[in-house]
Amino acid sequence: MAASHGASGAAPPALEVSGLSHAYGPKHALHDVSLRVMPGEFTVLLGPNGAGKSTLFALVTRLFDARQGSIRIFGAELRRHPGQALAQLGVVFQQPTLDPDLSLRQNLAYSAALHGLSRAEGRRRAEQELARIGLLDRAGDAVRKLSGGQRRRVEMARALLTRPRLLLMDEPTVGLDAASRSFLLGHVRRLCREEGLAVLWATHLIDEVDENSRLIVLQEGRVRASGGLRDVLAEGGGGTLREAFARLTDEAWKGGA
Ligand SMILES: Nc1ncnc2c1ncn2[C@@H]1O[C@H](COP(=O)(O)OP(=O)(O)OP(=O)(O)O)[C@@H](O)[C@H]1O
Repeated sequence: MAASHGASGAAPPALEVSGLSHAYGPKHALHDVSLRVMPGEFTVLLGPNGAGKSTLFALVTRLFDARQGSIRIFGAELRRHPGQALAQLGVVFQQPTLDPDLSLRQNLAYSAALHGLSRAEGRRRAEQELARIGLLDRAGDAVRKLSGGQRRRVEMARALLTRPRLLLMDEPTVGLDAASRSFLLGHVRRLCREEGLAVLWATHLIDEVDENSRLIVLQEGRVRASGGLRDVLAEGGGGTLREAFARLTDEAWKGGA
């Protein structure tokens, strides 16, 4: 059996990472990281620059092979069943990857074809996703004519073409204005709530956490706290999230804890 449903028979986590470590030569980027994202959950992976967020994403997308630890996507172990695991995954990378000279429709059609969708199905899904992000009327425009926020929305539409059940978003709001950030966050949270999408949203921005978010605080490649907002506040010694986060990511405080 490729997918494990656990002894209880309950649905498996969308993402389950256990004991994951990774080093770039002598530089340890992740140390024994374990975390879970359940279906329908919006989970914020909160960490400062260099915490290891992009490294974690590179391992989950199999850009790098995980030598220590395991990664399961809806129960499918990534190393043993990569096709089954990755078929459920969508990704929005930190660096923009749309072709600015192609139209929105062409960018999406290209991606749909690469994923083996028929031309008609690719077109149907592209229109559906563009409508959901309010950009169907711009489908024929070259991407270079769009604002940064609109381009991010198109990347998200492209990631959803294959109907993933788990979406990874790596610092998707960097460089966006407040209105664009809020649109993107609202859209993603709605997909979690209404369609059961599981999202792991990497950021260093505390104000992207709301009271319903699940949180994983990563610092220097280690999980410092995880759970609901209350759990993380408690683990961080109380006060505001900003105060708790500052303590959780402060070596001296953690060392004395
Ligand atoms: N190719 C690499 N070679 C050597 N060290 C690397 C490499 N990529 C990342 N690192 C180091 O690994 C650690 C984790 O980096 P990573 O990019 O995963 O963090 P991040 O949380 O995504 O940071 P950022 O928000 O700056 O992208 C950092 O100390 C970084 O300098």
